[in-house]
Amino acid sequence: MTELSANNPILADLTPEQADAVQHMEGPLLILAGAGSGKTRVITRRVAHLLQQGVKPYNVLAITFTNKAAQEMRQRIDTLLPGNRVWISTFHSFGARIMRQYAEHFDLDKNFTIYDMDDRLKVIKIAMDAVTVPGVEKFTPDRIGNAISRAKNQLLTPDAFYRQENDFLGQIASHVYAIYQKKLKEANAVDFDDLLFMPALALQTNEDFRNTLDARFKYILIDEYQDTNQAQYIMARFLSKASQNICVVGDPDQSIYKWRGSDIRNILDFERDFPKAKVITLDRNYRSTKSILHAASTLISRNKNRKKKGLITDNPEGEAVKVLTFDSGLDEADQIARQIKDKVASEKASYRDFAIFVRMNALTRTIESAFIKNGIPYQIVKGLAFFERKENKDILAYLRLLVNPQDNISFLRAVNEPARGIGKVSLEHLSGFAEQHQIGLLRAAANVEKVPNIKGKAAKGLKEFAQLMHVLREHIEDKPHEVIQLVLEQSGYRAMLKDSRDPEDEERLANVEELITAAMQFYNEDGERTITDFLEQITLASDVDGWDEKQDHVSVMTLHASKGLEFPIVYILAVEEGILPHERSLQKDEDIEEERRLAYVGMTRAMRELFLCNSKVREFRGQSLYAIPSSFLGELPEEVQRQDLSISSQRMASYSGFGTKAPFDWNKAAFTSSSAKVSPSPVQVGDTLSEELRPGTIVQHEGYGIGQILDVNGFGALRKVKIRFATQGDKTFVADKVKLKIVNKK
Ligand SMILES: Nc1ncnc2c1ncn2[C@@H]1O[C@H](COP(=O)(O)OP(=O)(O)OP(=O)(O)O)[C@@H](O)[C@H]1O
Ligand SMILES: [Mg+2]
Repeated sequence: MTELSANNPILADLTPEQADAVQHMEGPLLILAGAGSGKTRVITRRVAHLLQQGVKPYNVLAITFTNKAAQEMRQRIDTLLPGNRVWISTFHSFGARIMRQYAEHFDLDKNFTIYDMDDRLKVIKIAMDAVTVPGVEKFTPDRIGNAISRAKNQLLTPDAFYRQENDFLGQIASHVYAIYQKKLKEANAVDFDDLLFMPALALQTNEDFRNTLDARFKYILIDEYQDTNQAQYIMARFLSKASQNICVVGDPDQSIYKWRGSDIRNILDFERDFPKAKVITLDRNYRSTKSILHAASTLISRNKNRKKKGLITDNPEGEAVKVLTFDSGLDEADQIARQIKDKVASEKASYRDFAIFVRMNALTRTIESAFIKNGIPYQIVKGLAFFERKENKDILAYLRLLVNPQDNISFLRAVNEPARGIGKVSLEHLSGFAEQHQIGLLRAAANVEKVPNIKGKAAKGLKEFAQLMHVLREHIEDKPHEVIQLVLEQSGYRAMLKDSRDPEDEERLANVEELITAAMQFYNEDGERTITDFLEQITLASDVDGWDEKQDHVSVMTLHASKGLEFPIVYILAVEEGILPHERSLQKDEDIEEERRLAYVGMTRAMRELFLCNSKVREFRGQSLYAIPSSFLGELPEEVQRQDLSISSQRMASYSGFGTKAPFDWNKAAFTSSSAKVSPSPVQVGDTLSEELRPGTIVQHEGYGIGQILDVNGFGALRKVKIRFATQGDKTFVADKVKLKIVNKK
């Protein structure tokens, strides 16, 4: 450490490599480093250091993966250098902000609405109804929507998509895409993908626009760069085209969003894109014990398609990583809850030290019940469910329509809540009129007397609604919570809930009142925030943004949401074949590798203790199934302790479903309970040769799905193989005839 760093908090507690990265000023910089090596710390300090060196806050842009991470980084920088307002945001929030600021470049009104996944689906359906190409009915709106989303991520306009795509779905989707964009435009709305797609395309093709942003953003810093998609990549490249001051940090072993379009090549090709790039690697982990780090590193080393890198730690050896096996998911939840309770009772830990990770959200239910039963405070970190409630969505629709009177989707939601006697047919007439005159539905409603075929109650209702919105619009600059208060009052929404005799409406009323509180808190954090900011924050929130780390509770979340975080004690549930790795991934090596990275991300969140759990029977999706331990558990190092906490075979035999059959020999399964038998070859998927059929091998059958070989006997044409399938029980096949794919060799 230099003289300077001793006195400078920005350079304090950094290794020489980290300090080097922090102090690097001009030119491209790539920090390629493993989990917990201080990448995020380096980015944070680097921003502070740039400011300390006299770079104007206005010229710096730092990109994080979640809003939560942005907020945290902002706070850290504020502690180091109080009062600096640097632009720190996710790619999506960044896109939204520049699109509002430079709305003229995007042919949008700056009050545009950001449509969420629900709204998007509604517009897709409208577009599918309007399109005239034959065959559109063969696809679900979801599939068409995904195809359009992929096109946007690759920066393809409807025309370009049409020219490039030659499969049937692509052709159909390209037609829907064109109409979908037109509908969005009419509503002055964009979808999530547009927040990346539009700025990226503008940066790439519009020299003027690029020059404007060039002059503004002189230093770009991006965390979690391994999970950028094509549109984000183009944004990053073109934003730094002139200055070349781009600093990206990431860990290719933690790339877990391929399914959402992320491309690991973006980080691997950085040196090709920026030949003058300085590359710094950080090889010391500051987060985890040696045991945890070794277990995680051993697992990830099974990935073939990766750059090898060593990661060491000076932290103590710590407790051994444990693989815990339970009888059932219920037992798993119960025993974990009790372990947590005991540790807290003996003052070895607080609730906030614990995190539970799952591969999919559906797996949280059982642990939730166990926590409730045991009186353990917890939070399921999953989106902002509060804002997803019907009543809150209704009120938010009013707000959206106030901000953007062209927002037809919000109009349709708000217009009959509370009921104003406006039927479906009247709305169809209104839509026809709006279309014909190229105006929004709200404007059409204001002119309802000119619309043929709408009479009586419906006409009156529409007129009144239009007038209400007109009056409310005068308050649009008011504080967000005051506007909500007015909407509730004047729309009759509050009265509707108050007068109702339905007991659920009482709760709904409490929820909309709580919405006022949420808006007030939001405003109080920064007195300049508007209704638009409030709506945007809600729409762009990711799962982890709703997480309140200040509370003393156990955090429960998906492995995907755990990215970037750290906890003293981590439990990963249901580490079972078909769950982690996910059954969808088993066909392709590259998909299994992504699942292994996901497991790696989860494991490397743990600081002191790590538990990988599996159960013999898993109650999941309405069924009780035999569960097969994940092949990943067989890939862990010897020192990992395996504890079978199930009440062994006698009790197993009495389990319904097991009947009188001999209990499953778990010692023949993917690993034994006493020692870790690493499978001789890494996970492989391929066609079976009959001599590869051995007890313990995990296979996939076309009709029956995933299973594990129990027994092989006989010779030649009489050779038989008995397989226990996760969903279908035991089956016996003639070895020569059955078509199997090997998932994991024994
Ligand atoms: N030089 C250091 N001295 C002490 N602690 C450090 C040092 N560098 C980082 N840390 C601590 O190590 C932990 C991991 O750091 P950080 O989150 O920045 O790592 P990361 O590389 O971003 O991890 P991930 O890959 O999970 O995103 C944090 O608690 C951080 O404060
Ligand atoms: Mg990080």
